[in-house]
Amino acid sequence: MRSMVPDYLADALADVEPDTSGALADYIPELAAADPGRLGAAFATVDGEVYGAGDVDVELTIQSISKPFAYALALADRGFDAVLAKVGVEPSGEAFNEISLEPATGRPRNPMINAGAITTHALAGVAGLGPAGRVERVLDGLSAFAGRRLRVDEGVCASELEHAHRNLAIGHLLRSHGVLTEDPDAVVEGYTRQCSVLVTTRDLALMAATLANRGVNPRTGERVVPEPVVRQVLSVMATCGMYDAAGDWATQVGIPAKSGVAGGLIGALPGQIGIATFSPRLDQHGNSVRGVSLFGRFSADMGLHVMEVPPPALGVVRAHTVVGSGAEAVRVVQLQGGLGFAALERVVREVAATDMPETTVALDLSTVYSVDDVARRMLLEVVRRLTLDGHDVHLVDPEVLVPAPDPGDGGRVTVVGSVDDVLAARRHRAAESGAVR
Ligand SMILES: NC(=O)CC[C@H](N)C(=O)O
Repeated sequence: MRSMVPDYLADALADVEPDTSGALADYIPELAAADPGRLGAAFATVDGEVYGAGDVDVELTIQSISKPFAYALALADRGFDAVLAKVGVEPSGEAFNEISLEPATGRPRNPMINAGAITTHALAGVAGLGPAGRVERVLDGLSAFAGRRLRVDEGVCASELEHAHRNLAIGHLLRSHGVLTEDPDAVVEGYTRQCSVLVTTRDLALMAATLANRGVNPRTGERVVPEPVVRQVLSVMATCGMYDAAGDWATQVGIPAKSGVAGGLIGALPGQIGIATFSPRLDQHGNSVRGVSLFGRFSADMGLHVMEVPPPALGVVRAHTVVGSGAEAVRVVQLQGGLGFAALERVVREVAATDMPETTVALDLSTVYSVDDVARRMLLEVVRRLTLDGHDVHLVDPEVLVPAPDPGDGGRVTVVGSVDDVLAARRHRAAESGAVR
């Protein structure tokens, strides 16, 4: 069988292709010379599969799509406190190049607008790194997100620098407020180099997939930034990534996203997929017209809205049975799916409401695929309370989802590989004690 995913992508591109509305960014002369007809889309899964259709291997400059990644690097390099002291996380509801600073502190409102991104660039790398070292750090970091060595388009960079009056003004304003503490011209130049990094739509999808995959590049396996950093970055993308269109985007598309003026657009759906599109004509917000349409379609067709999640908790108790009879009877509670707080709450409620005359209880995880930290703690507390109630508790955990379980104070648990092991042990004990036969 041939996968339908590339066909789906090609169909989606064909649908939006006739839309030639919008205009190329013209404040950077090199971008005004781009081919406006380019169109591409790629999906990268969190296990590293990349699907693409259209111009997915054509290079474009990353522009503002570099902002969330540079923010991630700054957070990883300097820590949350140092970065938050200089750049806020409030949506500005304003255009990307708006001079949007908090009146009291002069702090840029968020890292997705230029004021915040210029400041963020200055926070990449260890403190005291010079302008060149910082650009190196950012280039290395962006490359790690993409999983291949990236380079700067010197032509686009020079073109933007010649017309960077507004960003330079923002830089000097930041310097006057003491948000920047060094030569603002050098910082703006570094930021402009960061924006001029060349990527393909395929690269962008993988960079987004690295965010979707909790900071680990799904192709290279490299952990690029720690998990808490990714959570912070995705939250800021969700609230501020689309500038003054962020609210419409959050409700209608619902995928943490970031756009760039060269026509790129990325979205990262946590745990699922990285998406990228490329089409250079922009709407009045500076977002790619056909990219926005494609994302709307992807979200609707595939249920990719972050607020749309599968109902994990309802089916968590797959079966609740008593196997065997008399002294050999074993109560088996078989769980399934991915276990988090809501799932465990259902398990706790069901176990608490059940009368259990059987001494032996087996909690069967053989059809569970993940147990998060709170679920693990709640599960162990179930074990402890059952022990205190006089039960002999077994954890059926063939995949070792709960390594070295320690139910704590008064709790005891026997880990086995299958329910059959529990039954065999029970029979053995029943025979030994002479209770049966
Ligand atoms: N929205 C964007 O992509 C803007 C990036 C561009 N380099 C700028 O700073 O103006």
